[in-house]
Amino acid sequence: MQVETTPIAGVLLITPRRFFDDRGYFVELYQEERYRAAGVDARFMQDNRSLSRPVYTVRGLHFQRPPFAQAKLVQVLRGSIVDVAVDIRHGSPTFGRHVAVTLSAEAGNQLYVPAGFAHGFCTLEPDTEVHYKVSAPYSREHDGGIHWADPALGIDWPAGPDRAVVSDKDRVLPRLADLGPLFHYEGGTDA
Ligand SMILES: Cc1cn([C@H]2C[C@H](O)[C@@H](COP(=O)(O)OP(=O)(O)O[C@H]3O[C@@H](C)C(=O)[C@@H](O)[C@H]3O)O2)c(=O)[nH]c1=O
Repeated sequence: MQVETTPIAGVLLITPRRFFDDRGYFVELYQEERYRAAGVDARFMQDNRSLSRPVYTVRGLHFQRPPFAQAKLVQVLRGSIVDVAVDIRHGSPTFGRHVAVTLSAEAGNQLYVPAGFAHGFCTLEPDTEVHYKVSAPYSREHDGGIHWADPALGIDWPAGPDRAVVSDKDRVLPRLADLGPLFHYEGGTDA
């Protein structure tokens, strides 16, 4: 598999190896030992899948507060997205900065987002399906988020506010500056 670092330490772009033959291909989407060696140091305990019917659906930017903080391994099963991870670890040298990458079913690439990041995506095609592994179970009480269009983040989303399709919950999320210090940087990634 191919593992690329990004401008934010700990956030990784991974392309697992596909074995092609006359039938199509086979690919391992996760393999604990190999992924751990590559820097995916989370223990995953839940798998999620979402379908977004309209193009330019924006989901995010989401996180869960400790002790239910989640690292995520994100990939696309159908269609394509711009996937975004924002560093919200106070004291981090990259606090407030983000990584944005295009993930697609065709490329089969994955983004590893450690705990301490807000995560979201914008779909680039109708009927896009996203799959992600998470390192802590869902907890509604620990669910939090940042408004996707918070200008302080400077994210170049493919869709502006006129075209983005956003949930009622996400439409009223606060800005990063209005959040308290939820995560503290400890010199590495804290999955
Ligand atoms: C995330 C999640 C939601 N749900 C339920 C709660 C709600 O009734 C329904 C839809 O939830 P949401 O609107 O929060 O779904 P969604 O907006 O797709 O939330 C997801 O967005 C992406 C960007 C992430 O990074 C994920 O961690 C998650 O926050 O599904 C679960 O039961 N388990 C889960 O793990």
